[in-house]
Order: sequence, then C-alpha cells, then structure tokens
Amino acid sequence: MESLISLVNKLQRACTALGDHGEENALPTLWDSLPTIAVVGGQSSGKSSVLESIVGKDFLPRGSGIVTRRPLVLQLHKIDGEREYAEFMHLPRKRFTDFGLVRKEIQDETDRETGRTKQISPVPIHLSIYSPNVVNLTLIDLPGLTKVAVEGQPDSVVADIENMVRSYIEKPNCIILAISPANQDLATSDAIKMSREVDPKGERTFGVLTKIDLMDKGTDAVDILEGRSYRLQYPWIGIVNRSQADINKNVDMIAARRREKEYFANTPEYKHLAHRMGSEHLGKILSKHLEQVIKSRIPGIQSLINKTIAELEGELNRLGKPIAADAGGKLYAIVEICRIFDQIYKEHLDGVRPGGEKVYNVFDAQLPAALKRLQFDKHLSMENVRKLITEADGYQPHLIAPEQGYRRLIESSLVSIRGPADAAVDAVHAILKDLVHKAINETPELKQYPTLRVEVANASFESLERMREESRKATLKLVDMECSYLTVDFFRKLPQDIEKGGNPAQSIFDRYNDSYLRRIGTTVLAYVNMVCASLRNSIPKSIVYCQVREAKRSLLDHFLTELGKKEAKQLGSMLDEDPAIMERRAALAKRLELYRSAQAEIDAVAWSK
Ligand SMILES: Nc1nc2c(ncn2[C@@H]2O[C@H](COP(=O)(O)OP(=O)(O)OP(=O)(O)O)[C@@H](O)[C@H]2O)c(=O)[nH]1
Repeated sequence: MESLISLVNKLQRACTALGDHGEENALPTLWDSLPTIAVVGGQSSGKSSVLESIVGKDFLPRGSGIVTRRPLVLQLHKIDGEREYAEFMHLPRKRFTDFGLVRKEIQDETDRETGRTKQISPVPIHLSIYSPNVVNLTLIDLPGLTKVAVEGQPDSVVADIENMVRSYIEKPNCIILAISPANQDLATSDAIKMSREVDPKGERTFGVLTKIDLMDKGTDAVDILEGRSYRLQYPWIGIVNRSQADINKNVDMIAARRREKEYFANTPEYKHLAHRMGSEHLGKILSKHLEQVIKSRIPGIQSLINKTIAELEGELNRLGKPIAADAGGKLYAIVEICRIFDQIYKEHLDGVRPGGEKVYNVFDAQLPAALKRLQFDKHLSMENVRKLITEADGYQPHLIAPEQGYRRLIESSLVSIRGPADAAVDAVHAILKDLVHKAINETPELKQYPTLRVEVANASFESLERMREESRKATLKLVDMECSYLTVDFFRKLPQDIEKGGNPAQSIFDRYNDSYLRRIGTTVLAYVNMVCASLRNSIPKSIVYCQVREAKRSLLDHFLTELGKKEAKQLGSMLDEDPAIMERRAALAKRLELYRSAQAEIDAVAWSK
C-alpha cells in the first residue's frame, strides 16, 4: 500500500509541475480528487509543531504571534538509506540537508511574497521532504485562524484567513487535522468551528488536542480525548509538543517524542489512553486512513484520468498533427491534407454531404424556367415573321418556300438559347465554388494552416474557372451546332401545300397573307421547341461533363503537379501554423503524457489490488 500513496504523491508532484495545483483555470480535477491533509487551527494552537512531530524534523518557523502566513504544501516521501533532505518547488534541484536552512527559506519565501509585515498570502509554498523516518503523506500547513487583526494587518485579515482555510478544507477529499489547544475551552476552538462548517458529520475530521501539558493543575482532557465533549467519527488524539522553552534549548525531536510517550504512559489520567496518543501514533493513523481513502478513490481517479485523456486527445485531434521537419514529410503532409479536402469535396457532390443537389436544381428548375422566359411565340409573331422573311428574300422573293427566311427565323430564335445556356454554366460554377468553401471549412487539417488553406482555395477556384470556360465553350457550341445545321427531316415531313403561298403579283410587303405567315411561324415554333427540348437535355450533360465530372476528377491536379516542383522552404511556408496553436499542442501533448503515465501507474495499482 505504500506504493499507492507514493503513486498519489507522484501524481500530485506531476500536476504541480504542470501548474495543476487545483487553482482556477488549471486542471483542478486531478488535484482535487486526490486526498490531502490540511492542518487547521487558531493562531499558536500548535499546528506547525504537530506537523513537525509527524515529520520528525525541526524545519518550520515557530513562535508566538502570527508565524505561518502562506499555505505550506508539504509532501513527505519515505526513502531508503540514511540521508534526509528537502526540496522546494521554487528552487528546483537545490537539496537542503540542513533543516535550519529549510526553516529560513520558508521565512524568506514568505517574506518575498508578503513583505516583512504581518500580511498573509494565499500563494502556497511547495516543499518536499525525503526521509527514511517519515510515512508518505501530503500535508498542508495553513495560517492560523484569528479573531482580530493585529497592528500591520488590514481589518479583512480575519475573513481572508478564514476564506483561505475554507478553500482548502471544503474540498471533499481534504482530511482535516483540527488542532485545538487543551489549555483553551474547546467550545471556543476555531478548528472545531471551521471543520464542523465544512464537515458537519465529522467524516473527514481528526481532532488533535495539543498543549495537554499546559492545562491548569487539577484539570484534564480525558473527556475530550474519550470523545465525550465533542464526538467525532475518529478518536481524538492528544499531543504534547515541545514548549517554546524546549525549542529555545534545542531539545531535539527524538528526545521530544520520547518525552511525549513517557508523558502519556506516566500520567495516571492518560495511562489507559497512552497507546493511541502522541505524534507518532497520529502519523501512523493518518497514513492508514489515507490509504483507505485512496483505495476508495481509485475508480473515481481512474475515470477522471480516462475522461481527461479523452478530452486531451480530442483537442489534440482538433488541432491536428504537428508538421514534419523535412521536405518529404512536408510534401506528404500537404498531399494528405489535399486528399482529405478532395474527398470531402467529392462527398458533397455525391450526396454524402449536402450541397450537390443544387446542381440538379439548376437543370431541373432554373434552366427550364429560363428557356421558358425566352417566349419564342412572341419572337415568332406575325409581324416579326413577315419582317424576317421579306428581309431574307432580299430583292428576289422566294419562289416556292422561303428557305432563307426559315433559316433566319430559326437561327434568330435559337441563338437566344445561348443566354440560358450561359447562365446555367455560371450557376453550376457558383455552386461548385460554394462547395469548395464548404469543404475547406469542413477539413479540420486546413484550419491548422491558414496559408495552405488560402492556396488550396485559390487553386480550386482557378481549376473551376478553367472548367467553367471549357464548359461555356462546349455548351454554346451545342447551341451553335443547332443553328448551323437544321434537321432536314422535320421540314421534309411537313405537308407541301403549306409552303405555297404569296402572290408574286402583289407588292413585296403584302405578298404574304396572314395565314401563310402564321403557318410559317407555327412551323418554326414547332422546330425551335423541338430543338429547345433537346438542348434542355444536352446542356446539362455538357455542363456535368465539363465542370462537375472534371471537378471530381481533377480539382487539385494542377496544384499537386506544381507542388512537386517546390523547395522545402516554399512547402514550409504553406504550413505556417499559428504559433499559439503550436504551443497549445505542445502543452496538451505534455499533459497527455502525464495523464497517460498516471493512467498506466494507477491501472497497475488497481489491477494488483
Ligand atoms: N508546552 C507546549 N507548548 C506547545 C505545544 N504545542 C505548541 N506549543 C508552543 O506554542 C507555540 C505555537 O506553536 P506553533 O506550532 O508555532 O503554533 P501554530 O499554530 O503553528 O502557530 P501559527 O502558525 O502562528 O498560527 C510555540 O511556542 C510552541 O512551542 C504543546 O503541546 N505544549
């Protein structure tokens, strides 16, 4: 089980190193779910002394008045061997073997943050102690609760300390070491008041009674220690720390512990309780309790780690892969991104993603509507027919059939189909262009590289422009073809007599009577409508062939061919990622690594249970 606690310590250290110490904006969750022990009590109640005796070392600033002015996060690590040393997080790689210097550094580091006044600060000091004489624990020493501000302190200090202490002990995974001095009335104990507030059922509060040796003669703490004065779920533990006089005389810790043991063993009132009194017992109890708590927390921590890993992986996926360093890698990355974009683009056209259906709408609705708006019947009004027929005859009126007139009437009608044909070409082009925008936005890899995004967009638009021109040529050619050669059969099948008309004896302007002209108009209209119906079918084919099919086949062909000719530097400039994203990715990857190793370690512990 030692390994379990050391795993927790490892996780906490790793989180701390990543700035993950449960503060806002960091990842508070992992830190929050791991148990810690916070020492809470009124000023000078003996908090630092209790901590020191658990550790078995003199290293904390102590004395009367307000001494602890910043939270101290203390991690104890049990190690093999003889040597003992301490390390501060703000002084990495500096090992303190002289614990007197540790005390001085705590004082100096406190002053650095708060000045030499009596101000307090919520910014914690992180200290790790490595020793063969400790159990693995994480303890937090907090500034003592007070009732009034003393000189040099703002009036808010009372509430500030309370809030700071509360912020640590209200977390459900915090084990509260509530320190009350035996020489004060328990009813006035700040520690009990505060712990009751955040842990009303006393499920995570350990009552510690200090200064038992300082009680008035004739009084004792048996009622408290036996849980009769204030019942907690766990038994009260009495402590006799070193007095200020002992400290001044440099009474060492080992001697102090021995004396404490003797005190409980030899004082008649406490003899029967001696086996569960004292600092050493407190250390053991805490370690045992912590083990149990961690055991119960493993599934929660596991699911938290798994959830965080999934979130980190999700965000890393969204940010995309990092860029390869060499030209080949870069080229590969670009081609791969283009392939993904191209695939998404095709999916839009093929109906896997929306948008492609708009092309059909052009052919099914827009083109027919535009053709209808041409109003051939109006163009072939009697007046127009008469005008064109007579003009086409020139000085020599036709003899049998107005061949030239027919041709002119038909050509002048059919040529107007160029307009709708042209518009259909443009409409489909606009749709294809719009789908490029869509596909670009839906290609996450392109979000990563703004320059490549622009290049891919431009290359696609250039290709589409080329395709549009091809399509325009081909489509207009279809219309022109219809103008250039008329379907002879259509006319051959017409009843011959209708072609006879006009009276050559009359003037050129009234040679043709209305019914003759009407018949010509009707014939031409029938022919034009037949051609129009046929173009209505063939224009879409031409457009799809030249634009849609080509866009699917070769949208980025030209771009990719040119890409192969580029130098590494040019390729690199296309992959000029936002530096903020690169930093974020690196930070996420580092964090992911931490969580993965945490996952592996905790899984190993969980399986070996
Ligand atoms: N005789 C005796 N003196 C004690 C005991 N516990 C603490 N003291 C003395 O009480 C004084 C305050 O002890 P600290 O451990 O500094 O108390 P603290 O709660 O950490 O104080 P702040 O951090 O200032 O709030 C010191 O002079 C200690 O020597 C005890 O059990 N017996």
